[in-house]
Amino acid sequence: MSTAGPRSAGAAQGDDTGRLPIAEARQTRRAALRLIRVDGRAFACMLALNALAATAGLAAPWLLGRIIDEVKAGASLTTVDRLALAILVCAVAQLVLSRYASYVGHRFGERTLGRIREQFAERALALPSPAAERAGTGDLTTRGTTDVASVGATLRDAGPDVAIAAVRAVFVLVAVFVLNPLLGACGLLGLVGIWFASRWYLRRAVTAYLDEGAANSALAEELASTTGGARTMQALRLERRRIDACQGAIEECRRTRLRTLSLRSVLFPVVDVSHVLPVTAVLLLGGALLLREPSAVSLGTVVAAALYLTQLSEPLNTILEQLERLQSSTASFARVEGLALTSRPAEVSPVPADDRIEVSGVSFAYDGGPDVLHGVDFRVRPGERLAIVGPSGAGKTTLGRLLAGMDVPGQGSVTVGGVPVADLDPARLRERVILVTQEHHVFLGTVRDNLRIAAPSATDAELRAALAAVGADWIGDLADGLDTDLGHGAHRPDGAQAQQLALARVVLADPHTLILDEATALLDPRTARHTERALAAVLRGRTVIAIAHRLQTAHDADRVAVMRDGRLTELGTHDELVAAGGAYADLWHSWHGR
Ligand SMILES: Nc1ncnc2c1ncn2[C@@H]1O[C@H](COP(=O)(O)OP(=O)(O)OP(=O)(O)O)[C@@H](O)[C@H]1O
Repeated sequence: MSTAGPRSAGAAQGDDTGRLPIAEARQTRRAALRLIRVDGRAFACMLALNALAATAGLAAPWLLGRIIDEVKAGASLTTVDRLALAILVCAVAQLVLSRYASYVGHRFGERTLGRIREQFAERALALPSPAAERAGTGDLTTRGTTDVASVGATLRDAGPDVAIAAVRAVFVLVAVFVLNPLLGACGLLGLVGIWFASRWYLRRAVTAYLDEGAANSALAEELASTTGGARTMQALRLERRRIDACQGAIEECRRTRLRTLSLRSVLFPVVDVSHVLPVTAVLLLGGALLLREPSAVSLGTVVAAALYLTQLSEPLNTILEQLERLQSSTASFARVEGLALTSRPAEVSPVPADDRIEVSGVSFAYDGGPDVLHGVDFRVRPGERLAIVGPSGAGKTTLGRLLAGMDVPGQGSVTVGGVPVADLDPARLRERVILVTQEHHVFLGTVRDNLRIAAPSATDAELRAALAAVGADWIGDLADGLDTDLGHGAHRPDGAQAQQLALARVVLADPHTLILDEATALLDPRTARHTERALAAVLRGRTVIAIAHRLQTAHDADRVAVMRDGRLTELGTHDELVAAGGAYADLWHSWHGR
């Protein structure tokens, strides 16, 4: 596919609206070349077949010119028949070769589209969570559906068609030059109009199509949040505001579409007129030459040159008609490739020296707001169990996100084995640190599918052991056991069961550090204690940082960190803190009713 077309510098960095970045022209071009190189043989085969088809297509006008000259010279009927038969053979050869070329091209397109889809899924999953949260689902969904589909259509149809047409156009032009350089130059001059119109269009089209894509994403985002939060809107009587926001997004979509339409409405009429010009120019020049200097050119040559240039209109039309699609899918491809700019390349990911976690002078603010963490300092020894307690809004969850590498501190550092956690690539990070929150997604599929996400090669016995470790005894009551369909299937897990599945995944992933953010909050107190005890047994020898409201969790921990207003105010064992008589001691005594 075409990768032409610039994009304003800085697009790759995303923008401050939080939208995902868009690849620049150079990056898009490199990505397209990489995809071609992966399936280079099929691509080369498609080009070679096209070249052969174009060569076969060149024979007819030349042979027709020969027939005219032979008839003028008084040749026999047999000679004319032979030349006519040659035209037929070449036409059939061209048909067969170009059919095969487009078959090879379409297969290349399908395979490449498959690769783009796989890459997109991998990149979307590896997206750093702050980027995914800021971008919202609308942008990501539009890129994964509309944009990938647009690239797919180009690869399947427009790409191979344009490749065939481009090869044919070049061969036809070369053929006119070989026939007669003067007529060739004249024909080429006739194409100047198309060249200028295309350049004018190309300069504007990528930006216009990128704007259209962004407007589509924004509309999808507005519609998704309007339908998702419909009840809340109704309850708060905010419908009018949502309707206005949607209308604004629709208006922006309309404006960007009108812009691309106006570009097309200039390009196409210019092109239609420009097609006639080279043929007319060659006929006029050829006619003048025949009248004034008959030795310079034969009638057959002029006819053949005019026929060649008539042939040119078909491939040029194909190229120009598809230009719009190429531009729009180039913009789509730049948006799809933009995802690559958000993920860190695995090869530069450093390896932690050990499992020690160190938080040094950490301050953090959400999106340019005020600091919600101020100079937090502590170390967690491997195998230690640390509980973080504090009132609502103290910064416990924020600290948990920094420890899990989901956000990067504004100042200071959070390291594991000397390496900033946010610098670890997602796979390595998962081996080291996992954050378990109250949000648990149950994936469509069986219990086994849901668990193997964490450990693809785990045996059934290992899966059952992990479920037992988190107290998920209900699995034993399911008729199909690990084969039970979850979601739309036979069993719909409730909140507590979804949480146990998530915890079983953690057991299987086997990270050295686990950050529990109210991980057992949805379970009833008896089940919660059971699960916590089971987890403690499974995670013995591992580091556990538990963000908890329940003081029992703090009591069971090796040390307790007390947070208040974004600061670490106390740190020590339960007994030390109770003895110190500070905020923790007050909490503990009030919990015990003393
Ligand atoms: N996504 C966000 N954007 C902006 N501010 C945020 C965001 N998340 C949290 N905050 C703010 O950061 C501060 C710390 O919040 P945080 O959720 O970390 O506290 P917490 O101790 O975990 O509270 P809770 O126990 O209620 O979950 C609060 O002032 C909160 O309003």
